[in-house]
Amino acid sequence: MNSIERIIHLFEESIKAKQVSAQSLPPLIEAAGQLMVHALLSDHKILSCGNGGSAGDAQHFSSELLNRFERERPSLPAIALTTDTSTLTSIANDYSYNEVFSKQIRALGSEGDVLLAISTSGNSANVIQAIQAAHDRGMRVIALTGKDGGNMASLLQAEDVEIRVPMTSTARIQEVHLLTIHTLCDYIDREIFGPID
Ligand SMILES: O=C(CO)[C@@H](O)[C@H](O)[C@H](O)[C@H](O)COP(=O)(O)O
Ligand SMILES: [Zn+2]
Repeated sequence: MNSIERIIHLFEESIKAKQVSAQSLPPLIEAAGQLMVHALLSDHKILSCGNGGSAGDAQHFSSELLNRFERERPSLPAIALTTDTSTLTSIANDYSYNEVFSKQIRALGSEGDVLLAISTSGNSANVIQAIQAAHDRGMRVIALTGKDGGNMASLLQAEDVEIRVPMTSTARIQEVHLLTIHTLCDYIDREIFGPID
């Protein structure tokens, strides 16, 4: 396979990942959107976290709520827990990297808030501890996962929602996570501010 063929192959794999996900994820995305809309309409906020590419996804989501998605509308409350390097490095240095999100949630999370927890493996220890802290604070959790859902899947409670991408490649799972985040933003805007099409 030459490099052009390889690039085309990756495009095709990404398209396939989205086609397979379209078979099972829409009702779960709708349920997650309903949780988020209920929280936002009740004056609550959405916290988000993840590592690596998923940290980028967590920030991507919060910026679309805080600033805008595809239309003019008021700002919506969201906090990415991945951005404050002083807080992240001091928690990791003084305690453990596994606590970088959970310690923030214990300070910033309130009952009725929602945690968007993103991990392609479902096994990142700091995301797992974030879910435990969110439950302790009376928050609901929306988990974006992949593979077999990892340890995160078994931690979720009945009112939580897991959106598990049925793929094994981390990159393909991340590509579907980003589409899922955009569909959630679209759902939130349409439910709160009305359809525009
Ligand atoms: O973006 C990528 C790979 O595509 C990496 O940065 C990836 O996010 C990192 O290896 C993460 O630490 C993986 O964590 P997780 O998805 O298993 O929770
Ligand atoms: Zn990546």
